[in-house]
Amino acid sequence: MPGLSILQGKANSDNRGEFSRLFCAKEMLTILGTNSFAQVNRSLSHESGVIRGLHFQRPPHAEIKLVRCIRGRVWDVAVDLREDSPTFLKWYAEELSGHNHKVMVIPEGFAHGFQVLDKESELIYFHSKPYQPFAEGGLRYDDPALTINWPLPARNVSNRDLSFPFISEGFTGL
Ligand SMILES: Cc1cn([C@H]2C[C@H](O)[C@@H](COP(=O)(O)OP(=O)(O)O[C@H]3O[C@@H](C)C(=O)[C@@H](O)[C@H]3O)O2)c(=O)[nH]c1=O
Repeated sequence: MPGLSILQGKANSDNRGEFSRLFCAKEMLTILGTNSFAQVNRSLSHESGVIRGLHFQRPPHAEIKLVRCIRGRVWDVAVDLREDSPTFLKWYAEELSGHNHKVMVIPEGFAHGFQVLDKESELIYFHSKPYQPFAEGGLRYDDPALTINWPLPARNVSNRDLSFPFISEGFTGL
């Protein structure tokens, strides 16, 4: 999908453990054309099957998100909500884990969510814009217009995530 990418991080390991780079301003400028990030957030989920999402911020607060799993495993999903995109309403998923060091780079105009595959999974997100509760929006994880093939039965979806509307006919994206 245009603008969506997976970066392959790497860990230097020896008999003490591992060292890995989470962010490099110079690399980000080359890859994304920006290295300006407003927030770094952490998320911990206790149970496998938990789904969080699908979340986005409306313009002008739309944000780029870099998502990395630092412990456990998640199935990370990005949904293209850019009306003029050839992949409008299509989704892409990738397994991110504390071992594979992959980073999902999600451009503006996408919704994001994930399902936890291993208990006690932890994510780190880099956000290009600050959190703006009034600009938040979401889609249902089980929206029939998206038919996302979540790997596990859904567990412990938040009330907020269950309150998002299903996509209606004439939905024009973000
Ligand atoms: C997203 C966010 C939430 N909060 C607050 C709001 C709320 O009281 C509490 C928990 O937020 P939530 O229930 O929205 O947490 P969660 O459902 O984990 O939300 C996250 O889901 C994934 C899929 C994403 O893509 C993230 O950007 C984020 O939206 O934290 C912040 O203070 N800053 C933030 O950046």
